[in-house]
Amino acid sequence: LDSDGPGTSSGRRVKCRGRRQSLKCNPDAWKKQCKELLSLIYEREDSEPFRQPADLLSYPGYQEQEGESSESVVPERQQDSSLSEDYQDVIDTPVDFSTVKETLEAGNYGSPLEFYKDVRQIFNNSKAYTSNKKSRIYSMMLRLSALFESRIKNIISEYKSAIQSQKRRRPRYR
Ligand SMILES: Cc1ccc(C(=O)N2CCN(C(=O)NCc3cccnc3)CC2)o1
Repeated sequence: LDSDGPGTSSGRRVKCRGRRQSLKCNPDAWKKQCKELLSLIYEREDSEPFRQPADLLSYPGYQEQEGESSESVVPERQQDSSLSEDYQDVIDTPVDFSTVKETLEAGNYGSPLEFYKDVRQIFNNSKAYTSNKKSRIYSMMLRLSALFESRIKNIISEYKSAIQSQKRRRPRYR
């Protein structure tokens, strides 16, 4: 595995005798776990801005101006509502949870590390785009990122120990 995701296995030996179906030994268990994590993310209101690509829609009410302005709020980076020119200038690799969901359901992630990389991109884009660390959408991202990190680290460490035990169990015949 090239990139070392969070929670690298503590090197403890995992007993992988007998059936591979048990969670600890099954190197494919991560797919279901990531689908469950994605459902949890979709349940959170904090994920709403990140469920579809940032486009021309000006997202209502995510911008907290200094004082609550009476007229409709516009993104702090844009005077007009056209977000996407600015957004596409600033963000090289736009990604949102609908893309991640599609990729996962199509079976196009080879490991939870690839899934991790795409989801991290969503959060890093938000960090790169925000010009105000107090903006509502940025604080939504921070909460969502904390939830994601707390759940993904076990998925990745279980995956890594399942892979390790798989390697140990099959001696290579040279
Ligand atoms: C001010 C600021 C700081 C950080 C961000 C940010 O991360 N995004 C820009 C705005 N985003 C979208 O337009 N999402 C699509 C959308 C469209 C209509 C309704 N909901 C969502 C999400 C990504 O925005």
